[in-house]
Amino acid sequence: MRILPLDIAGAAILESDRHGDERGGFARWFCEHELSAVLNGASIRQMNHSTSLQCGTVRGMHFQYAPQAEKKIIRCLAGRIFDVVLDLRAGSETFLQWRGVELSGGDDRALLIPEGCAHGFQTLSDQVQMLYLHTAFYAPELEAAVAYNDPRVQIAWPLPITVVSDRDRQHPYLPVDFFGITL
Ligand SMILES: Cc1cn([C@H]2C[C@H](O)[C@@H](COP(=O)(O)OP(=O)(O)O[C@H]3O[C@H](C)C(=O)[C@H](O)[C@H]3O)O2)c(=O)[nH]c1=O
Repeated sequence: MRILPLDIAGAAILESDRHGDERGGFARWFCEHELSAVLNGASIRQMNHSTSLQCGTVRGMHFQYAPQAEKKIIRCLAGRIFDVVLDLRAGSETFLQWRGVELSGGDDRALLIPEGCAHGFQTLSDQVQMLYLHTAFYAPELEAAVAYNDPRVQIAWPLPITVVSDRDRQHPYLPVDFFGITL
């Protein structure tokens, strides 16, 4: 696996080689040893799957507070998405900056989201399927989110937004005195 760091500390694109033969193909999508440099001892605790039916759907921007702050490895299984990592870490050089990466089913690429960063995506096609690996257990009491349209962040979603959950519509904007989260 190749680790291609983004300029948000701890965020990276993870690329796998696919071995092809007359039957089809094979690729390793996760290896605790090969990813040890970015996992820093964290283990995968949960794996989730989502489906999004309509192009233009936005999910996010979600994160969990410590002590259940989590790394996520985000992979698109079907369709295409614009995947976004948003730095919420107090004192970070890229505080409140976001980066977007296009992922698609079969591209053998994933986005690594570090602790202290929020994650979200917009679907660029219908019928998107996503796979999420989490290094912490789901903790609703420590779950939080930044509004996908927060004016302090100004994420440039590529397409007109079509579908957002009621919950994601109701996240408050960041207060002016929000200086970041600590891990
Ligand atoms: C994460 C999680 C959620 N849930 C429940 C909570 C809701 O009732 C329902 C859907 O959850 P949510 O609306 O948070 O799902 P998404 O908006 O697709 O969030 C997902 O996509 C965004 C972009 C992310 O980054 C999240 O980590 C990921 O969970 O499943 C569970 O029961 N267990 C879980 O581990």
